[in-house]
This record gives sequence, C-alpha cells and structure tokens, in this order.
Amino acid sequence: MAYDLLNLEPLKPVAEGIRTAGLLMVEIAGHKALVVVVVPVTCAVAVKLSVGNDVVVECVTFVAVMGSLSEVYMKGKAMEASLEMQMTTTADWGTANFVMCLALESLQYLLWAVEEMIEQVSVDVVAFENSKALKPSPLASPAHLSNHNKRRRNTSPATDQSQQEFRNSPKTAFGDQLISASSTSSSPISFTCLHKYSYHCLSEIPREIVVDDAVGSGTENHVIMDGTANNYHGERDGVLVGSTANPGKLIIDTDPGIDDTMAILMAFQSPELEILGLTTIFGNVSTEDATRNALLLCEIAGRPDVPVAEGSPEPLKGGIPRVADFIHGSDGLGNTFLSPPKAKKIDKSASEFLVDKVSEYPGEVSILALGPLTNLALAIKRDSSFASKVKRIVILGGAFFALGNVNPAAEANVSSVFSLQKKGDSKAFEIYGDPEAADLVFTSGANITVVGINITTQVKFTDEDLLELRQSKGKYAQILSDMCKFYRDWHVQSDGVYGIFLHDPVSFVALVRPDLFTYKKGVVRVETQGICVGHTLMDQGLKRWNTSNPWSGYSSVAIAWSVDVDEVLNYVRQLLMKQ
Ligand SMILES: O=c1[nH]cnc2c1ncn2[C@@H]1O[C@H](CO)[C@@H](O)[C@H]1O
Repeated sequence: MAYDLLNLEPLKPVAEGIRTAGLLMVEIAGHKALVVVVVPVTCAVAVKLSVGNDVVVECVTFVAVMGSLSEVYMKGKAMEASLEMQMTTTADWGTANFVMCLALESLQYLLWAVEEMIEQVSVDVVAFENSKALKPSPLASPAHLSNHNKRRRNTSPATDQSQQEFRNSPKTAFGDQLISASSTSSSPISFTCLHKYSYHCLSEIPREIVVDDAVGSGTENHVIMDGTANNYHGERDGVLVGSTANPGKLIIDTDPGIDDTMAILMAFQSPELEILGLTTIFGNVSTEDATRNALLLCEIAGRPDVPVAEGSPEPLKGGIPRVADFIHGSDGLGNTFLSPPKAKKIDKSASEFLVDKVSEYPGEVSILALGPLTNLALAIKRDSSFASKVKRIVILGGAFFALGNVNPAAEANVSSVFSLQKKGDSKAFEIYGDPEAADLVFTSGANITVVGINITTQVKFTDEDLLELRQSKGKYAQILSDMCKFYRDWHVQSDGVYGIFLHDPVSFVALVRPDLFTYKKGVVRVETQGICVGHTLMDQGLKRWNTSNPWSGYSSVAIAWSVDVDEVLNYVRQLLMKQ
C-alpha cells in the first residue's frame, strides 16, 4: 500500500499567524476525500462531515465536535462520506500541537462514527510525518483503535464509555511518529485514513493529491477535495473535469418551452434513461400550460404512461409569473397550436411527486431542472432529507461571471422582475423566475451541477443547423423545426443571433455527458433583493475571508465552467436527428 501524499512545500503564509497544516485522506467504499487541516489565527476547530450529500456534522468548536457525534450515529447507513476539518489557533507551538492532536483525535471519533454507519469497514491510520513536536496520543495506538472499534460496535452511541474516556484522558507523553491501526473487520469495503502533519505554511488549500490506489488498481488517482471524486475524474488548472455518467432514473422539472421540448425529446430518445416523470413549473409558460405541454410531449414521444405532476403556479414569495410568450409563443411551443393531450396530470403535486420518488429510490434519482426552482425548493421544504436522497440535480439557471438574459444581473430561471405595482393592483407583479427558491436549492447540500447561460449561449444551432434538422429524418425533426421558427426569429431580434441558443439541450447533455464540461466548485448564493435580484454569485474559494459572509458555511455546488462546444453540438444533433 503506497501512498504519495501531496508534497507540502514550504510556501508563503496566507495570513499572519498561519503555522500548521495537515492533510487527511479518507477513502470510503471507493470514494476518496481530502481533508485539510490548517492552523491559522484563533483557537477553534471547525469540522464538516458529509455523508453522501448530507452534511451530518458541521461545528466550530472542539467541544461541539464531540457533542455532535450522537447526531452522526442517528443518521444510519451511508455509502460515502467526506470530512473537512479546519483548526485555528493563535497559541504557541506547544499548545497548537496539543490542540491539533486533540482535534485529530476527535476526527478519529468522527471516522469511527462513519465506520459505524457504513458497517464492516476497516480503518487504517498511517503516518505522522515531520512530527518533531506533534506526536500521536496513546489513544491512537493500534491496540486502542482496535479495542475501540470492537467496543464501538456494541455500545450505544449516546452513552459510549470510550468517548468519556477520551475526554478525560491525558494528551501528553506521545509515542512514536507512526501510528497505524486497523479494525477487526474483514469486510471488503475499505476505509483508509491518512494523517500527515506538516509544519509548512500553505499558500492555498491543495486541491488535489495523487494516490497510488490502496485498493489495488495501482493506477494514479486524482482526488478532488471534499469528496466529489464520484462526479469528477480529475482536475486541470484548478478546474474539475467531469466523468461520464449514467443518470438512470430521471425526473425532468420543466416549463416547456421550445428548448425544454428539445431537451425532453432528447431524453425520450435516450433508452438508457428511465424517465420517472415530468414535473411542471411556470417560466416560459404558465404552470397550467406547462402541464398541458408536458402531457403533449409525452404523447408525441409515444409515452403517455409517463406521469406528469403539476407544480406551483407561483414563486415561493407569491406573485403572478410573467410568461415568456414573446420567446416561445402564446402556447409555449412556437405557436404551433397542437391539439390538446388526452392524458391527464396525476393527482400529486410536483413537490409531492419529487419527494415520493427520491424516497422510493434514495440515491438513484437524478433531476434535470429546466425552469424556475420553486418545485425543488418546495420538495426540500417538504422533506428535510430530500437533498441527501436525490442522486444529482442538474440545473439550467444563472449567469456566472456573465450578463443575465432578463437584465444585466439575472438569468430568467432565477430572476425576478421588479413589480410595477404590488400583487392585487391593476398591474401585475411581474416575475420571471424564483430567486428565493434558487437560493434555497443552491444552498441545500444536494449534489448539484449548475449550467448557466454563460455556458449555454456558447452552444448554438445556426440557421444552417436548423435547416439540416428540418431536412433530416429525425423522429421529431419536423415538429421541432416548426417550433424553432418562432424561437429563432426572437433570437435575431433580441440577440442578433441567426439561430438559437440551446439552453435546455446543453443542460441535458451536462446530465448524461458531464465529461464534455469542466466545473468549478463553490458556494453559490442568489441575490433576492435590490436591483441585482436573481444575480447568481459563486465564491470560488480563492481567498480565505477574514470574516464570515453570506457564503460562509454553505455546501458547494459545481458550476459548469467550460464546455466542449463541438462535442456537445454533435451530441445534440445526433439525438435530435435520431430516427
Ligand atoms: O431573454 C430571455 N428572457 C426570458 N427567458 C429567456 C430569455 N432567453 C432565454 N430564455 C428562456 O429562459 C431559459 C434560459 O434562461 C430558457 O428556457 C430560455 O428559453
């Protein structure tokens, strides 16, 4: 088992007083996560433990770390976890070491807690390095770990004796540099934990380590910080590279809409997907019209059996949505005025349907969200475990470091247009998207990929492409070409584009071919007040902020950062022209 942890070079301190950094690598059931431990300025410990997408422990003091363990136990089994720990101290070296040991031992408890949830895992703690002043405590000795693991399996978490023992134990007289331990388990699931201490200062938190795979492939693995290695297969120049995906079960939350129609028909042309249902939302059309169009599209695709659940008619804060009939026509389908569908919507609301399906298949259902995020926000409000149960949410929304499309600040799905007068007055409260809902969803902790219009406007069908589509033998080529006429004319008028932007189709491709994009991870917040309502802003993590701010403490999402335009276009062409 060879580990090649990132070499911590002596770099410039990021801030006055930063002295110590440490790395911890955990691998659980094949998923790897890098934990970075830094010791900057005041004396506190922050730990974040995520299991799947559920943050189960997030606390800022050492005492709280210990106190939070019982929470972990209650969450039950999980397949993946990640830990992030940050410790801060202004103390002298001796005290810093002492606190660091204490903190890492508390982390060990967290690892045990994870172990408890996963069952039958083995724990390896390997290698303290450069530990001239910092030594492992006797509590971390192999014998102790082993005994502890045995005990742990048989004790009730809340009354666990060894926690008490740990709290009361002396933290001096540390032993050898190297500690290593493994549990008594003979399970094939491996859980590997590496501690590395270094007294070098870090100029930035490292984002990647290279590991000779412990489990046996021997191949190089690029490990992405904070446990996202399952979605991304590596990193290039600080940007995550997507890996291929098979979304399997899928729900499309949609406001069809011409580009929605394209994405939906692409999904129906993808036999590897199991479309569990469509949920509808206002946006390009009213929610009622979105439901009619969704039912119609299922029929057109020969799938009238696919359930359509109607969503909220208005954003979280209320108001009458302003529909984009000037883009999609009064029927939402380019004024093609198709005959109404025969099938009926199901009785459940969209949020009920979403909650029911992710609860029925926890960890298996992906959601493609093509409209305002009200239904998803309602699902999160309805079921606090929704975010952790959903496999992945791919969202078309926002404009990242780019102009919006309803105004300079905001993209349509997350935006809100100022009310001329309040609801109930003669002039309607004009709203496009749902910024409150978007903010709630982005910060929910779910496994989220956001595709903003900074990406989607790079991928266009030109007039030539549209002609090629019309002349193709694609199963839905004619109907789509008819719809696209209206959509295209609007693009000429609005953007000077002789063609169309493929907003929703590109987002669909991000779901099924994430490898055609790169991503940046960070906390995204949505402005809900003022002239920049609907503005989406990601903290890229390039700076350690001196004080907490509205981005602090929230889970990261991945935003699409770059796109392989030619390959995405090829993929869209292939599916839209498929017979
Ligand atoms: O200028 C616009 N105003 C309102 N909605 C738009 C505009 N451009 C595109 N869309 C619609 O909103 C989503 C992407 O933002 C897409 O569904 C697109 O059809």
